[in-house]
Amino acid sequence: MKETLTGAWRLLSIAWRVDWRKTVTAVVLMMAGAVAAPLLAAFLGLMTDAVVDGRTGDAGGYGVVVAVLAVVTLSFGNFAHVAYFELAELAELHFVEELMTLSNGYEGIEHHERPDYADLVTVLQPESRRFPNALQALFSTFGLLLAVVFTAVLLARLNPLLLLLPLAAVPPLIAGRKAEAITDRARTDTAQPTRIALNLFRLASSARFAGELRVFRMSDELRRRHAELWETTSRGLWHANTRAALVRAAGQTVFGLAYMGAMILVIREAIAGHHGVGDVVLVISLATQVNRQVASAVNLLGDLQRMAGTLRRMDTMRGLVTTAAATAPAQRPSAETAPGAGRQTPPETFTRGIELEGVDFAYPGTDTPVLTDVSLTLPAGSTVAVIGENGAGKSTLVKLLCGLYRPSRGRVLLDGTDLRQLPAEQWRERIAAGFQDFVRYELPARSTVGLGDLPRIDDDTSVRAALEKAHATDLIGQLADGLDTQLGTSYTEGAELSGGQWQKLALGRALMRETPLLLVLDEPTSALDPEAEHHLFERYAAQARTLGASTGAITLLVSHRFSTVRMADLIVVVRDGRIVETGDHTALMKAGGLYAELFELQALAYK
Ligand SMILES: Nc1ncnc2c1ncn2[C@@H]1O[C@H](COP(=O)(O)OP(=O)(O)OP(=O)(O)O)[C@@H](O)[C@H]1O
Repeated sequence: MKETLTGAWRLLSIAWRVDWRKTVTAVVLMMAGAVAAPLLAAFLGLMTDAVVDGRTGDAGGYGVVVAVLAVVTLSFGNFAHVAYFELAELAELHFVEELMTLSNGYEGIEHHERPDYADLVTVLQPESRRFPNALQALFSTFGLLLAVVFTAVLLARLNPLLLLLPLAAVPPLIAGRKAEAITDRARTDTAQPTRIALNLFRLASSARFAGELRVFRMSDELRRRHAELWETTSRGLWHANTRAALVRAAGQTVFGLAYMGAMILVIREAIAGHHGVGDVVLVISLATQVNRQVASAVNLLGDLQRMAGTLRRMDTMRGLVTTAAATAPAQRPSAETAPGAGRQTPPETFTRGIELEGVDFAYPGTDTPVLTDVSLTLPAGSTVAVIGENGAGKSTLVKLLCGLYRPSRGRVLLDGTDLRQLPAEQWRERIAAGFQDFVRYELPARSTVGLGDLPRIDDDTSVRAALEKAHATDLIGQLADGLDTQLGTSYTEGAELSGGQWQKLALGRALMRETPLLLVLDEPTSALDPEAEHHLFERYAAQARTLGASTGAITLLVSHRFSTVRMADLIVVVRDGRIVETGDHTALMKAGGLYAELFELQALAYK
């Protein structure tokens, strides 16, 4: 109950913050509408007595009041709905924005690796649509409380024993709370299969994967797995809903018995001449209202409890993100760092470059080391290529350099300063990156590229220059409206691009920043043919050397193509999370190790 009350209070303060005037209007209208109902019963009783006694004038007057109260009962709720509908929309927006902020607000990405975090997002996302129900429940509860007090006073006036009727409303309330707890638990328990089923649905309904699904004839298999998961989820929810319905029915039976008792009591007293016909009408009318009040109290409590659960989950999610932020190695002082060392700013230029000292790394929630004892220097002004087999740890190394994760052990130094001591966002402003799993932003082509440097997002000249560097100027000519072309099939008129075209735009985006200190290109051209990649990188490396000579900027390239890799000043060979060779192409070929072996193999394949 405490959680529901706290949740109701928090919901009220959200509504108040969003728009206090509309909140007050909705509460007042709801309360007026709710109080009108027991008043209507009272005047109905008075009207009946006046009719029985032949007081025509009084009966007419009471009749008018009854009619007005009936209109108030029926219509005030609707006016209140108008007031809280907009409130609910704004509250929902507020909630969804907080969800998005929590997902992206913390500088690391460790929390995204946690299954409990993913489960919370699965449950919270659809729950955000329930704000209108929750606000309606909250405002109706105020009205209901007032109506219950009014009803109780009217009943007590006739016979104090009739007060047992509102009291009998308590068991259905308790049962309703228990029932909601049962279904709430089931929602958490079924979050994982729901999430997996939704992923399968996205897979099966996305144009992007349609071809592969057809070729591998996977549609039936996906459907089967989706159905299996859905069945598991539905079965879990069905069991919970059935149990909840039985618990609710048990509570309502108690009230039903009390209702019957009240009727018998009043009718017997009327027959004995202690009450008039008007009182019988009053009690029948009030008892029906109490019945309705109980039913709606159960529903309202359920809605409020559900919203309280949603707010609790939001707190848990906030806690997970905050804990991740507080306990991430990013925030912990490193053993090698002097205690109390202040945070610093990234260097303007590199003179030494980037050094990794004895770096180990395992992904959050796993014990498997992905990088082990990595010690490496990326000299200022150099072009560095990282090669290695699939899963060797190349992209992980890139993520560590971008500060997306921090080493489990060891240090990453930027011109001698520990990356931990730098505010991550300041370091990221000095990075430009093209990732292997780049995002397909469904925006106008100009913005899709311009995003790489937000202040210049719509600057045609900068966007065209970046595309020129990415060797992608021809692509804009192929789009119906050039840079104005809306991309993505979410839009009716949106253009769908090929994988290579999307990748060219992503590369252009990576090249938007003109003077990054670190440019990371993690297989940014895998969709291009080797020759095109070679020419592109050849041109790019020449520019990078000029930039590197003046600012010490480092270019880091991850590629499986040796024709490109051989151009780098330094080649780093990664195997099973360890650096096994470093040097330039000539030195590594002379050494006759893994690099030379892989180079020969690839050269043979092209002969
Ligand atoms: N988010 C993650 N959570 C847990 N393990 C991960 C995660 N991402 C990668 N790994 C694991 O880390 C190891 C290194 O992955 P990484 O992506 O760095 O390899 P890579 O050398 O870039 O491979 P590729 O050439 O295939 O892109 C792999 O064994 C992979 O399974």
